[in-house]
Amino acid sequence: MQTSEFLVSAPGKVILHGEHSVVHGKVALAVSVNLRTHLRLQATSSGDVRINLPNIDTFLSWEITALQPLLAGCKEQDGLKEPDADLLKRLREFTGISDDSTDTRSMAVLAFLYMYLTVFAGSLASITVSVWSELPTGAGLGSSAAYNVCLSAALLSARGTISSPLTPQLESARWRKEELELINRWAFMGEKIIHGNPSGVDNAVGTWGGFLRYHAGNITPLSWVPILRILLTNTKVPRSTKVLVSGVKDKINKFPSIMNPVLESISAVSVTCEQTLTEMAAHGPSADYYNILEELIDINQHHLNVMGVGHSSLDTLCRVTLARGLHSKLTGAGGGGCGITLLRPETDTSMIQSTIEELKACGFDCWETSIGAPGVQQHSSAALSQDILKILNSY
Ligand SMILES: Nc1ncnc2c1ncn2[C@@H]1O[C@H](COP(=O)(O)OP(=O)(O)OP(=O)(O)O)[C@@H](O)[C@H]1O
Ligand SMILES: C[C@@](O)(CCO)CC(=O)[O-]
Ligand SMILES: [Mg+2]
Repeated sequence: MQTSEFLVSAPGKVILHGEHSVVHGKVALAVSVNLRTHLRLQATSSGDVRINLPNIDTFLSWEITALQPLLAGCKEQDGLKEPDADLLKRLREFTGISDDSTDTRSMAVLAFLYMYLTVFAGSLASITVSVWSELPTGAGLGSSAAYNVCLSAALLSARGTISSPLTPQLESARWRKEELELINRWAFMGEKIIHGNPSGVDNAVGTWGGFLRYHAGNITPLSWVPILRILLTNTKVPRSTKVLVSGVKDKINKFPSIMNPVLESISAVSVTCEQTLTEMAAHGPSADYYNILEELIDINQHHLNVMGVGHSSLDTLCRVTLARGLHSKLTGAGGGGCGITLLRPETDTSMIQSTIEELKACGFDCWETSIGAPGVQQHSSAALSQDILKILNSY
């Protein structure tokens, strides 16, 4: 390893429209948010691999000599299509993590060990990885994808598979397009381990940043969209994306003739939203356009309830905001977690403040977010705040 320390970060995301239906090949619109996951990788000489995950109170280490035998008989990664089932099985046995586990710590450890072993397969290196995130864990803002994108970028750079784009003159830097594609593909592997059946939209936003249209693996950046103001509410109701995604699949299998038209309709909502945003960018963001965006939010929220991924806490969010003329929907996998509320340009500050207060009184966290943050980056320590450095350096 040429460099002894790597600092990287990746953003979380909100899905405007298309969660769940995107898993079944439909269109989704998603945008990065200004909350990031930060990772520090250090080369060490301890002969151990160590992971520190303070958000989930997990601090573990393994001797390299104990990990090495897990790689016996491993094939070359088959074009990074599917995780190696044999290696995963051995890893589950080694860590004592069962097949049906959705436990936060188990999933984070499994994704880390899998990515570490496959990236460093030829020569396992002694490293310490510390991750700390500003994103709520498991709340619909793409915390798993930001985690996987950071792991992928740092491990691939440390291994020398991709470059280390930071030069002494820069505080932050991004990789070349082909390298970002590789980061995204490895992060998708991590998502497969955590989610079971991810669409790839979340890791695409974590890698590329900005506003994206995602359709069956095709990523189209939308650079011309108008600036939208969004209120984010975390209901703090815990949920697992893996469980919710598999519940939707069961429903589609049980009632295909009922559920497939719902998926089609959600796709049409995404397409209509994209058209509306294009027209807003060209003609100015008039009230008529906002009325359309609000109706699309309401339609999609009803569809998501039909798919079984609503929650009474999200109903409360919709009711409280609608009483003030504001429209909300869940974002991400639903079942609790976060919702978004569209703010109109004329929505006045005191009304936003009173909405936030009322949502907080319901036990929720609520704040106005800024969207369109950059994708994965490598940083010098000068680029990071003292608070973040203190956390990452304390292990
Ligand atoms: N900061 C973190 N440290 C360690 N593990 C994390 C961290 N953030 C996320 N994870 C892993 O990701 C899992 C959460 O992923 P999950 O997909 O269920 O939620 P999400 O990504 O926040 O929401 P969504 O997928 O709906 O956007 C956690 O259980 C944990 O394994
Ligand atoms: C629910 C889902 O559509 C979005 C989770 O943020 C799952 C996925 O796309 O992988
Ligand atoms: Mg996730």
